[in-house]
Amino acid sequence: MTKRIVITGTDTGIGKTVFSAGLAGLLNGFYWKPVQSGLDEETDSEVVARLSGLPAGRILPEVYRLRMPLSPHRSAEIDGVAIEAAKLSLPDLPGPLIIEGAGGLMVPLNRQTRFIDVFQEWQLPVILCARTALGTINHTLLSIEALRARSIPLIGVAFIGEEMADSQRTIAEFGNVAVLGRLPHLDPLTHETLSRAMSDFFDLTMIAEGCR
Ligand SMILES: Nc1ncnc2c1ncn2[C@@H]1O[C@H](COP(=O)(O)OP(=O)(O)OP(=O)(O)O)[C@@H](O)[C@H]1O
Ligand SMILES: C[C@H](N)[C@H](N)CCCCCC(=O)O
Ligand SMILES: [Mg+2]
Repeated sequence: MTKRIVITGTDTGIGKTVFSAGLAGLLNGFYWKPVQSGLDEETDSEVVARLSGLPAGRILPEVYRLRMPLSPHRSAEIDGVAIEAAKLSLPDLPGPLIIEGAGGLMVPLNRQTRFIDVFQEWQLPVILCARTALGTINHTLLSIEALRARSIPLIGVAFIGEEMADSQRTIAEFGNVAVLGRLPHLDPLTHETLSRAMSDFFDLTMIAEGCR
């Protein structure tokens, strides 16, 4: 069966797409952003196509493409679309699939369903992306608690940003969670710098074991 990994985060704009591009590239896999809100800027799928080094066919089409860069439930309402969780059915593919949510776990798809409800239904292993900057201890521990309360398998935390040794340690200890690595701020951010940083700073074996 296809290995599928859900990439979620403690918030929007913390680097899930950049991490997903790096991981999908490293695994030579596929990428899927089922719900994209915001179409005026480069979409997450376009970013992954640019940064992952994967051929275009490895980026699956979104199920919902919503115009406004808002929470999907609101963006859908503005577009006059009803997001149906049942339409987000998992594709079967001949390689690992990286699935990115939008924002954090409690982000609504409609007035009844949030991303975390869909993840609970899927029961796929999750990687939680978390910033290293101040504020992360609270956001990350809350997200871990929410995942565990729903028995959603958590592979571990992927930190993004400059090293904050004590925050990272505190999350690992209080969260009783594996730390998969830390992606530093990359300048320039290119396919080359990203794939190098992913191999240097992440332990693929740990990720592979977590999604067995
Ligand atoms: N490691 C990094 N080095 C440099 N820039 C980064 C890095 N990670 C993220 N960024 C930048 O930070 C911004 C937000 O990152 P990204 O789009 O990956 O966030 P996201 O968590 O996927 O957000 P969303 O909830 O909208 O999907 C982007 O401009 C991205 O290029
Ligand atoms: C538009 C943005 N870039 C994301 N795709 C959606 C983020 C939703 C966040 C909702 C919230 O937590 O308030
Ligand atoms: Mg993203």
